[in-house]
Amino acid sequence: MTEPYRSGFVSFVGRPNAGKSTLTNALVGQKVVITSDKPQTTRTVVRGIVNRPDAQLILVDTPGLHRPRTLLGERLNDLVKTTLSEVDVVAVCFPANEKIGPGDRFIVQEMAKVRRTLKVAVATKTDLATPEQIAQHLLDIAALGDSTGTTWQEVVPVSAVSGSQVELLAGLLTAMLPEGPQLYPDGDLTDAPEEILVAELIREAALDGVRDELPHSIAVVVEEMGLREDRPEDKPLLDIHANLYVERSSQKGIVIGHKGARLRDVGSRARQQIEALLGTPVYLDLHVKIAKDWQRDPKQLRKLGF
Ligand SMILES: Nc1nc2c(ncn2[C@@H]2O[C@H](COP(=O)(O)OP(=O)(O)OP(=O)(O)O)[C@@H](O)[C@H]2O)c(=O)[nH]1
Repeated sequence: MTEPYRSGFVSFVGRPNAGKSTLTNALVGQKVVITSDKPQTTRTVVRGIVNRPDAQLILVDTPGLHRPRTLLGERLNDLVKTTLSEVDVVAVCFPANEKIGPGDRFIVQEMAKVRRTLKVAVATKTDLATPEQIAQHLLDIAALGDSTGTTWQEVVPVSAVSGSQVELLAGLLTAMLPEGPQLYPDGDLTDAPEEILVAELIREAALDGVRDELPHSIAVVVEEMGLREDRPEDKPLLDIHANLYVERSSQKGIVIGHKGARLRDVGSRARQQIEALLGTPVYLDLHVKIAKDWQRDPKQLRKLGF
């Protein structure tokens, strides 16, 4: 007898920088979610889709779960909790090169409130830890499960960077999904609007190399995106007009750089990433604007898509 086809939703959670986005990309096999060495850069719920002969896994990448600090933080946490109650499996990521801490405990406690959803523990970044560290890490994860009343269906060590155990994880997650039809057409890797992916790539380029106080203050909105008219068919050009919002004029200076050098560099790196994603040459028109204290202003948050 052949196995039934399965489909469903899996959400990766974990503290900032736990490796959720990188693992999503490794499972999907293509870059669909931005990654960054700065914590909490993922704001949009972007889904990666893993197409297998026996299943379709839809990965929902959630922002780092954390205690609310600003209005933005509260919205993120609402988003995270709603997401968790709607998925079939939640996979909690614990980086193997770092000790389990209060942040991890907070997340597992929050998750324990979402009873219906199956829970899996993933020890990420195993390429950065020794076998002894990994063994201890797995014991610590089991103990955290016990002390919070969480049943781990599986505890899986993986490295998204070396690829070790990524396939195994995909198989284990598949087995936990309900029987169901294919939910997205073949070849779809994500259902996020292209504008959102493009905005995230620009934000990623803008965050690269900036100091720690900036990341929360940057938002990117793609105002217009379309193929330029009057181009020969074999030489298309995609015009993208985007605004990069900061909160203060001092930040505007940082982003733009001396004589505009930094902004030019951000634009050119973002353009290359967008071209790689969409497969079309791109003309990127990028402007920096100030939206004063946008993180604390509900009206501005809505305008910026939160
Ligand atoms: N060596 C190694 N580095 C990894 C691995 N997975 C992720 N990283 C790195 O860890 C950092 C954080 O990874 P992300 O995937 O952005 O983490 P995240 O959990 O999505 O982060 P937030 O969006 O802040 O919640 C990046 O610099 C990654 O390159 C891994 O398996 N091995």
